[in-house]
Amino acid sequence: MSEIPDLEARIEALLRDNAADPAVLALLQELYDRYRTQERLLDRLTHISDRFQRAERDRGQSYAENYQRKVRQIEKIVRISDQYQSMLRDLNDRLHTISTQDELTGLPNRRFMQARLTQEIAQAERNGSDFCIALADIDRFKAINDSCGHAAGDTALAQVAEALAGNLREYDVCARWGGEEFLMLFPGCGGEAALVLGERIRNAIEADASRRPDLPPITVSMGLTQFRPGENLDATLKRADDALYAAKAAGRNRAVLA
Ligand SMILES: Nc1nc2c(ncn2[C@@H]2O[C@H](COP(=O)(O)OP(=O)(O)OP(=O)(O)O)[C@@H](O)[C@H]2O)c(=O)[nH]1
Repeated sequence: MSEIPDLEARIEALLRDNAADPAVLALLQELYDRYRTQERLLDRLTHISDRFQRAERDRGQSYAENYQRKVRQIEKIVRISDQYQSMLRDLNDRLHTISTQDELTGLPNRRFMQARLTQEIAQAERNGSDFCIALADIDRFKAINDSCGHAAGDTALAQVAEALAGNLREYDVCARWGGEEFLMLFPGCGGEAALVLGERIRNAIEADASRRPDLPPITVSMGLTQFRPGENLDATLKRADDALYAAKAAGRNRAVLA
């Protein structure tokens, strides 16, 4: 390669000095000019090719950067969507809890129990299975509120709820039905067995409250009844309510089976 500039120098010198035959010189000049033109052309092509390669490399890099940016954006969107979904799940859980649970006692609320009883009736009608309900009402609760204060009344309600829930069988359900009333469901249970269960629960409530020095004595009255096939929920509830009334009328702190 190093010989070419030397050859060029010699040809240029020859052309400059006009030392050779003019015809040969003219041909040489023409050849030399062509050579120089080709060389410039080659230079330009090389230059264009370099620029093209650089542009391609730059474009490749910006594609890669763009791709990475998009991947990061998508990852961020996925993270946000995950957080949003888990927030929605929590909200849903919370909504479900609020709509089915009593805030003060933590027991299922009236709405939950009504739905549960409707299910139980459907099942009893289908299978001929037995179930009983028990309506429990705290005795002279107004007096507890009046003498000890509303907050103590709330504590008494929570205490009764705990004693109720703690003395049920696994498949029994107890809900706060209203103010100082609780409704229990004993699936697969006939009237006599329910009465034994009710008495056990009633005694447990009295015993538990007596162990609380911060609470006045607490007792409950209870009305129980067995579901009768063909009747609706209101009829069963009415019978339990009547039995509760009878328990109150008979002196309270007792369970009556309708
Ligand atoms: N602290 C408190 N009191 C409540 C709540 N819900 C209802 N009560 C009260 O419960 C009392 C119920 O009183 P009554 O219906 O007269 O019945 P009672 O005093 O229990 O008498 P008997 O049922 O006849 O034994 C009322 O004073 C209500 O204000 C509650 O969530 N918290």
